[in-house]
Amino acid sequence: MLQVREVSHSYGKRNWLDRSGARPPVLADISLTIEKGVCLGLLGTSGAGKSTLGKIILGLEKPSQGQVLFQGQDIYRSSKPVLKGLRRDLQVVFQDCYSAVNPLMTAAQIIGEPLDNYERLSAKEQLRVVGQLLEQVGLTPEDGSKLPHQFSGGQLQRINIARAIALKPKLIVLDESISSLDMVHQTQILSLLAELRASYGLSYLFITHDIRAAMTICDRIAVMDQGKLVYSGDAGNSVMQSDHPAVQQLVTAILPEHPSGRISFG
Ligand SMILES: Nc1ncnc2c1ncn2[C@@H]1O[C@H](COP(=O)(O)OP(=O)(O)OP(=O)(O)O)[C@@H](O)[C@H]1O
Repeated sequence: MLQVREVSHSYGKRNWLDRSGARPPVLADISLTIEKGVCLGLLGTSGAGKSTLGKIILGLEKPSQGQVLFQGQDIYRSSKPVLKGLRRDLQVVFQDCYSAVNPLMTAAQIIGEPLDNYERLSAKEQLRVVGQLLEQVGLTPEDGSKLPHQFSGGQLQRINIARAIALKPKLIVLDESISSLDMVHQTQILSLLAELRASYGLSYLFITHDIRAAMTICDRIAVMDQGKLVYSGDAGNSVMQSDHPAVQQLVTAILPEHPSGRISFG
């Protein structure tokens, strides 16, 4: 479904006054694949290049080199109508649930935006579809009339998720989507994401620095370090046993100091 082929990237100069010369690459020769229905966890410490790769996959940042194929089409070389179709099937949920929404729009308007752009539903039909989406993410149709500031962070992230699934996409990029939530909301959103994936046959690219969250939801794990892919494999105990320092750093970050409290995944 998604193939990233030998992608390398350097950010350009900030502006014409910037004399810092060529910027160092932030991604170097990254190749990865996400199959239908699979959740791939993309991990790495801060600055590893995860979000840059996410933006490239979403069509928001053209890579300096390499290709991104989504449903067999090169997203940086497709015609506008093809691209519009691909965008429908490729959605995103960002970390900051508040900045991802217009504070003056109701929840129903936020969730209805992609439907306005892609489907011409009658007002009555749209109301029904939005009500269903709200229920699917654990809210009520009545919540549709509320504004973003009337929701908790966890509830607002559910609205962002409802917007992302409104068009029944094939792949959702979840860029640190649970990181700003407390543990209780993180757990709830992870189980919501798992349920939605099962009912829609979705694929996820789950970008995170939290290996524990990734092990909960992902089938496969890829770890980046300084712009390079340094580990790729099934989500299971083998990743915990990898001796690559970047993987070890992620594992150590979740281990309690006392060995008796240590957890195992499998
Ligand atoms: N728009 C930009 N212009 C210039 N450099 C950028 C830009 N965005 C990111 N970078 C740089 O690219 C590198 C990778 O950043 P990126 O945000 O992709 O990493 P990350 O792994 O997602 O980090 P984090 O977990 O902190 O979000 C960093 O050195 C960052 O400073």
